[in-house]
Amino acid sequence: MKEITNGVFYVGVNDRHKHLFEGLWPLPDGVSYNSYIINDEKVCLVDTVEGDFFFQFLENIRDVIGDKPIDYVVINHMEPDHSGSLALIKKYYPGVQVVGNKKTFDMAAGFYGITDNRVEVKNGDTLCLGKHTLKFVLTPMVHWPETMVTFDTTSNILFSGDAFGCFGALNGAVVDSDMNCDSFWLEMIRYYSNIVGKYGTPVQNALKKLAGIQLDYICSTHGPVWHDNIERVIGMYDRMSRYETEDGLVICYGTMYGNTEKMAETIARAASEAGIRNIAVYNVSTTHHSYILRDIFRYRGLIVGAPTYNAGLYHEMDVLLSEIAGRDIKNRHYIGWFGSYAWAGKAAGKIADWNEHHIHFEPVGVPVEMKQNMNVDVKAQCEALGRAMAEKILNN
Ligand SMILES: Cc1cc2nc3c(=O)[nH]c(=O)nc-3n(C[C@H](O)[C@H](O)[C@H](O)COP(=O)(O)O)c2cc1C
Repeated sequence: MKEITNGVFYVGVNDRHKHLFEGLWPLPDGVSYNSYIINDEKVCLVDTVEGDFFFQFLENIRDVIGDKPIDYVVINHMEPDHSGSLALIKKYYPGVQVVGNKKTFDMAAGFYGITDNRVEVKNGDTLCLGKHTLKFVLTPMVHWPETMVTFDTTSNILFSGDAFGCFGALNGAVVDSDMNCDSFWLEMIRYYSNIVGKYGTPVQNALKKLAGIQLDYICSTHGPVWHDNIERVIGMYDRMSRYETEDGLVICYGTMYGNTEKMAETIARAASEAGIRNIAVYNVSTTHHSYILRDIFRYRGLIVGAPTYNAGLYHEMDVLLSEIAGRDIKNRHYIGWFGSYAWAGKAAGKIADWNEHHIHFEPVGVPVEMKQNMNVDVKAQCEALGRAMAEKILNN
């Protein structure tokens, strides 16, 4: 097993079987469930892995500690992809003490019936393992109420739970210094925007608690261990949790027969000619909304459009708009919209309602409504919308 540093080992597993994380988010490159063991006078496991992978996990643990018992298992986060092996760990290591906070134990009792051998910690409490001393920092709502992080004050390692994690299985190497990390950056944004994205303020609070602490390693529960890129990943989390954006535009549309799509293409061309370099155009029916949300977190401008469908909005666009609304995105974001219809247009008005009541982005340009097919007037209106958005993005 890979030693990260100073008696701290990686004992996590890769999942290249699951198609959808949480039943929602595609995993084209798999995902890792990271767990770590500190092999000190007292042996301490930090987080576990999803239950399906328990026997691989047990082998990884035995590779490091042989027949030694585990004294403690720290549970930073109760989501079952990390706590799912807890009950089995207790069975195989009956003397193990579970370390968590009050809210951890409420969930451990409910999910797994665990009520004994518990060490309850509060914010700032420490636990000495011999050479290593652990300090616990509570980070509620990053992204569940019981979440905490554990800091190894001896080796300057932050066991960060889901924070700083990303999709993508580990391809051999564990620590970023031993791999090409290029494939992980966009996946970190997709992970953050879809799973943690609603909780910008708690993430900011957590970052404040960690400010000033010397970190040599960040060991999260998904993706690489960060060593060379610590500044970069903290900077990414800081910017994402402030909902900071770059110059760029997401145009997404629904279409059945291609007419609404022509509007999207026209808007994109006009925005490009007006100087926007980052433009991502998506058909909501063929690109999973997790990728579209990722780019909405990155780019300042958003233009959405869809056909009228049974006197309402084309369903796939409704899904995307509800996902955007559910992320409570603050800070500068601009929105424009367009709709199509054959006899009585409703789509554009429905998008306007979503924005007014739930999304709250700043409207830009004049919404375009198209009856049946593109004509000279509609083309000019689409171009005007693309240009108006481009000007807004470039001047703000
Ligand atoms: C099942 C279905 C329901 C529709 N419902 C409406 C409607 O309620 N009102 C309307 O004006 N047009 C309705 N339309 C027509 C479409 O909104 C219109 O044809 C539009 O141009 C389709 O855009 P597209 O070519 O991008 O798919 C409906 C079309 C379909 C296939």
